[in-house]
Amino acid sequence: MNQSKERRILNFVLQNAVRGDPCSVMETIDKYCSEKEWAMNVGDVKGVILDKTVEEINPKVALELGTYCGYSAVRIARLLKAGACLLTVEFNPEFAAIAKQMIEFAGVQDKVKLLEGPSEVIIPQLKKKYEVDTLDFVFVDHWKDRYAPDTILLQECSLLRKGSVLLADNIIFPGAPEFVKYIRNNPRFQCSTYPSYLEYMKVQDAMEKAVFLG
Ligand SMILES: Nc1ncnc2c1ncn2CCOCCNC(=O)c1cc(-c2ccc(F)cc2)cc(O)c1O
Ligand SMILES: [Mg+2]
Repeated sequence: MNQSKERRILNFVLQNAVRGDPCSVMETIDKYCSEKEWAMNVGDVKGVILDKTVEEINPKVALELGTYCGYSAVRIARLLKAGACLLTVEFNPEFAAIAKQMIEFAGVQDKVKLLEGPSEVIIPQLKKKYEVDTLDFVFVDHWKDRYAPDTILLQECSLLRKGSVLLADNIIFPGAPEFVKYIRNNPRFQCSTYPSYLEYMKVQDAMEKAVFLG
């Protein structure tokens, strides 16, 4: 049975990137996905918005919804200070297996915990099973129709505190209209939009930053 695209991306990294160097892994994925096969990594253009947000917050505990091949997990983890951690949630076992190898090759495995399962199952487990108190930062990049319900679920599970920051990918393309409607009309969130471009394409996209006001 022929290889998946995600397996081809991982192999290209294993053969061309520098082991233990997160920037080399990111650059190599971006090179493959812009020159050979498009894939739904946040990418190098929106990745700068992600970097700036993570550097501004300097989170101790970060959550990512939608790991895919691990590109944004590597991108976030490389910026985390000693003792900080990223919990990343992936639903698809094949993607999770690829991401695990990608994260290890990049050398950031000590800062990343990869949790396999649907977000609606994992989120309610974060406090008791994964010993999370509250989340400083959440990167939302999974099924677009899960953005709003999972933002509600994070609040119901008391995982957000005054100042917790959500950053949501793809609010223009593919779009997350119910999330945008929910979050921008919610007085408990201070929202700002970062216009950008869909990864590896000349297509408009944007990221939404939402600060929980408590
Ligand atoms: N733990 C969990 N719980 C629930 N669901 C989960 C989960 N973990 C994963 N999933 C499943 C969804 O994972 C991937 C979601 N991401 C996207 O779909 C995505 C799509 C495009 C895109 C596609 C086609 C185009 F033409 C143009 C753009 C671009 C992006 O930047 C995207 O992020
Ligand atoms: Mg995305």
